[in-house]
Amino acid sequence: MIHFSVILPAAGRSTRFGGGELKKVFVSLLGQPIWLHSAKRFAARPDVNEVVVVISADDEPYFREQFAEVCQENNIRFVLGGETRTDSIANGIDALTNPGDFIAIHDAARPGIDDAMIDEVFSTAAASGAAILALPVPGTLKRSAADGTIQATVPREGIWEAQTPQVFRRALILEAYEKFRHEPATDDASLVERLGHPIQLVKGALRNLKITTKEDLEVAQKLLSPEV
Ligand SMILES: Nc1ccn([C@@H]2O[C@H](COP(=O)(O)OP(=O)(O)OP(=O)(O)O)[C@@H](O)[C@H]2O)c(=O)n1
Ligand SMILES: C[C@](O)(CO)[C@H](O)COP(=O)(O)O
Repeated sequence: MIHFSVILPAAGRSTRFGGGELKKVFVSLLGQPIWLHSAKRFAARPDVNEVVVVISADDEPYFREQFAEVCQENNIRFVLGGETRTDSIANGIDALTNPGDFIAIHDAARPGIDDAMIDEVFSTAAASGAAILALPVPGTLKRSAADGTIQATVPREGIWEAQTPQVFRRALILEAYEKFRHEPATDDASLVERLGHPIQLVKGALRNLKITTKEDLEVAQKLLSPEV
C-alpha cells in the first residue's frame, strides 16, 4: 500500500474571520472544531501513516488543554507554525517522523473534505507524482483598475481555483521546500511548479470550501449538514 503523510496547517491569524478569542480553526462546526473534521478523517484512513497539525505558539496552551486526548486517541501530533503558511508547512514537513511515499497538505480550515475527494487526489498523485484539488471558475472574471472600475474581463477558460489537499511525492515536495520555502507562495503547488514538475488538477467541490470569513461558516453549516 502507498502511504501518505498529512500536514494540516492551522496556525493562521484568522484575520478575515474577524475578532473573537478563538481562531477560526477551533470554532465549532456541526458539533466539533473545524480542524478536527479533516484531521479525524485523514487519521482514520489506512493509507495515512502520519498526521501532523501545525498550530500557532499563541494557541499551544489552549490546544494542549482542549485536544491532547483526542490527538492521542487519533494518533495526531502537533508542531508550532510560523509567520507565513509556507513557514508553517515547512515546520510540519520537518516534524514528520515516519514520512510516507507522498506528503499531502490540507488546510485545516477546509472541514468539508470527504473520502471520495481524498481517494481521487491521492490516486492521481500516486500515478503522476503531484496532484491538487481545484474547482474550475464558474463565473465571469473581471480585473479591477485602481479606481475600482473594470479594467478588463479575464477569459475563464482553463482557470481553476486551487483547493487542498495538495499531494506530492515526498522527494518532490522536499526539494521544492528546500529551494523555494523563503519565496512568497499562497499554496504548495506554486513551489513545485517552479521545479517544472507537472501537477494534475483534480476537480474538488463546493463543500471543500475554505472557512475564511464568518459567512463561510454559515455556508459550511448548510452545505455540510447531514441530509435530513
Ligand atoms: N502562517 C500561517 C498562515 C495560515 N496557516 C493556515 O493555512 C490555512 C489557510 O490559510 P487562511 O485561510 O488564509 O488562514 P488565516 O491565515 O488564518 O486567514 P487570514 O488570512 O484571514 O488571517 C489555514 O488553515 C491557516 O490556519 C498556517 O498554518 N500558518
Ligand atoms: C492553499 C489555498 O487554500 C488554495 O486556494 C489558498 O492559497 C490558501 O490561501 P490563504 O491566503 O492562506 O487562505
